[in-house]
Amino acid sequence: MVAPLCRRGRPSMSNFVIAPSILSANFARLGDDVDHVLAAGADWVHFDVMDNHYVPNLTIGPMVCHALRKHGVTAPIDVHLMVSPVDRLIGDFIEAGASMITFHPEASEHIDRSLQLIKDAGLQAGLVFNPATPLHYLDYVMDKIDMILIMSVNPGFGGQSFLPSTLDKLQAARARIDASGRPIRLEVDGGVKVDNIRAIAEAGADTFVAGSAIFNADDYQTEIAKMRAELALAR
Ligand SMILES: O=C(CO)[C@@H](O)[C@H](O)COP(=O)(O)O
Repeated sequence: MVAPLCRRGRPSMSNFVIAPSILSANFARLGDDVDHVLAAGADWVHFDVMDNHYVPNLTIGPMVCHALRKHGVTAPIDVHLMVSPVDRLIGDFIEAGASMITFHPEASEHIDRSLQLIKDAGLQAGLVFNPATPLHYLDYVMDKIDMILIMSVNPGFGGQSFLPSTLDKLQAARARIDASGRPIRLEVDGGVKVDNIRAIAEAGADTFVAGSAIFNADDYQTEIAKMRAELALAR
């Protein structure tokens, strides 16, 4: 069971979630690397699924998610589908042990149906917005959304720079969440680092995906602690 954001308005320290993207982990020893990052203080595992069709890269699928569960990972696994079509993979990830599934609305044949497939299985569901994708896809599905993921880079690769226009978009998404009155998480993904995480939180994000910043650090624990120290300063 994954805790939702418990109260309306600006997130508080206790609600901040750090979700390392395993796109930047060592795939040759993935289970151990995931254990290591969770022991270092990460909250969730962010699981990037790319199909070389919707995005120009190819990564991992349900078998790897299942293997992480078999390995003993009990933390929430946050599956980000960068695939088209979407629905065929939803059932496989439900079986594989995903905790929440997000997908790109423009990649889904029927957004409402994709969300419902996820919700019917008791998982948390969300939509992902590329830098140039408008938020209006949320208009008629806010009641089915547990998480909004704002991409702060164009999807496909780790190690890109954070796009500054994301801050305005996060504020707009935060306003929609507050207006809905629902406990919806606001996640951000791409170029998140110690030196920008505070500004990103102040724009309204409560859930932070960071790949290269954590997995390329000499010491995961120190890097995550530095991020939390910055988050503690967010107003
Ligand atoms: O989904 C993606 C990229 O498409 C991300 O999850 C990246 O993997 C984040 O990596 P960094 O920008 O933090 O290195």
